[in-house]
Amino acid sequence: MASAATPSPVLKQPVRIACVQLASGSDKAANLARAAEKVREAAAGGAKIVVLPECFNSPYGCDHFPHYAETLLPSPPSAEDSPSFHALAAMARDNGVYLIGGSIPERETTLSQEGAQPQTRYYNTALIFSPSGSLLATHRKVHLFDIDIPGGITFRESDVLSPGNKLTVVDLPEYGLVGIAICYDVRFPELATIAARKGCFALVYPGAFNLTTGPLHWELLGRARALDNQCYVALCSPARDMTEGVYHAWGHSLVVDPMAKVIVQAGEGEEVVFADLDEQKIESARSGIPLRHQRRFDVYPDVSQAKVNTEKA
Ligand SMILES: NC(=O)CCC(=O)C(=O)O
Repeated sequence: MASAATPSPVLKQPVRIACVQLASGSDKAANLARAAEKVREAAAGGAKIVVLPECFNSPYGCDHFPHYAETLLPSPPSAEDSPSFHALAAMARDNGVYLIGGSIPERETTLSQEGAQPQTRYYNTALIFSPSGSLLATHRKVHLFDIDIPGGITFRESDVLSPGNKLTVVDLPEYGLVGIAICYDVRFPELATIAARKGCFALVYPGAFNLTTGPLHWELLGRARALDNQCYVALCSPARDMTEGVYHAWGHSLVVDPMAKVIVQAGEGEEVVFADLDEQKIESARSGIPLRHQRRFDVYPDVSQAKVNTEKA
């Protein structure tokens, strides 16, 4: 029985996770069909948690978001309003896996005041499904990707998208808690630290880094979040396609262990990568380097104790 000296496990039993580094293009129906094929392959390889990339159902770009956006509310949305919602639910159910369904552009239309013009907002939204195909959670990207690196890349998601305003921690009952965020969110350690201190065994980020920042920061950020929090981290990218569009994804989907060692890393093309996660790895990282008992909340505040918004989006 767990005592103060024996912390209760954050990962209840070993589990295999797969990141599907998907090649998607401009045909949404083809992207959904390809994702279904690859989720099947991941499940056949023994994965019980499967991750898809950011914006897996569309090309990634501000010009594309409104065109590919789907309405998710009211829940469950109709197949016409959100083919991706229904396709993801079926992928999870048909394969009996937890599906962290990358992200899709989401459209939300609201009437702010009686008689006012409807207002449409777009979000970059992850949908997480249970093995029975029910929606467990949604995460709207909190930190929008607005950067300007001369000679490198300029991108302004905020020209089109609105930010989400909550932290997302999902309970997978057989395994434990997982923190979900999207791509640029990985640069903000607070989000990760709060999720980890709420008891997550893994932090999962569907992402789509680019050819300027990818080589410098992608693996570094994955390893940094694992190192800070002594838990598993998974980053899942689209495959790189130099023939389509103007945004070329870095690829290199990876899973990092709680000692910040890369367990597996994809190349640039379409690929499914697998990693086996277990509690022992988390516990040995935490007992060997006992950060959890060494924090100095008399010197700095405990961000995980601050009022955190975990309400449904
Ligand atoms: N889709 C994104 O949020 C890209 C983030 C990125 O490339 C970065 O450097 O950060």
